Amino acid sequence: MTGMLILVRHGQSEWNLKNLFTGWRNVELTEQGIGEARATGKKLAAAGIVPDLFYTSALRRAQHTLDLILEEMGIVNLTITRNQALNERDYGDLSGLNKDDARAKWGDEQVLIWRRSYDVPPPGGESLKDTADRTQPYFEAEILPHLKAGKTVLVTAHGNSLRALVKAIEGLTPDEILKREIATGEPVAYRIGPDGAMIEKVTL
Ligand SMILES: O=C(O)[C@@H](CO)OP(=O)(O)O
Repeated sequence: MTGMLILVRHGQSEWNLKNLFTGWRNVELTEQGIGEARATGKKLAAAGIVPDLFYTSALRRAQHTLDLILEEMGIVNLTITRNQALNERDYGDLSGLNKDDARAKWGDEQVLIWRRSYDVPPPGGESLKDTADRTQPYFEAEILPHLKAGKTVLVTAHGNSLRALVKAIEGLTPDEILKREIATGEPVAYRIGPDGAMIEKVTL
């Protein structure tokens, strides 16, 4: 019996649309984001997936995405675990700033370092490594034991908190994970063996 992990990034948010650094700010999904989340729910239902456990972050856009997926899947009787360990990478002082304005102010190279280096944090915020340092231990303690026991687990979270998980599951280097873009509402699924190792990536 193998476990199955399904990771879903929240649908497009108001600040994804406005091109603002978001991080831990609580912003809502756009109409497009709501549609993306519903489409994910339909896709999971069509694939015959029936999750046993549900995890999300402490941020509204990931929680709302999960609610919409569940609505489309017709799942009503469940327990949802919310934990801020799954929150987006904290963008610190950049939160709420426009990404183009930030490039005009600090230069393309500096902004790219803040956005896509592994261990250089933006001012007052977290690097991807800092994010992984809270996300991976949470995953190993709270989610992985269920996967080892053969359960199906659905997680809705964020671009960078999911990058941290994908890095651990696929055993990627910092360079490899930084090149990986996780699209809004696009499920990423894995089969996990009883030893906790990935058996295969599943296309849904
Ligand atoms: O603004 C954010 O919080 C993240 C995710 O949308 O942006 P980035 O693409 O810079 O990681």
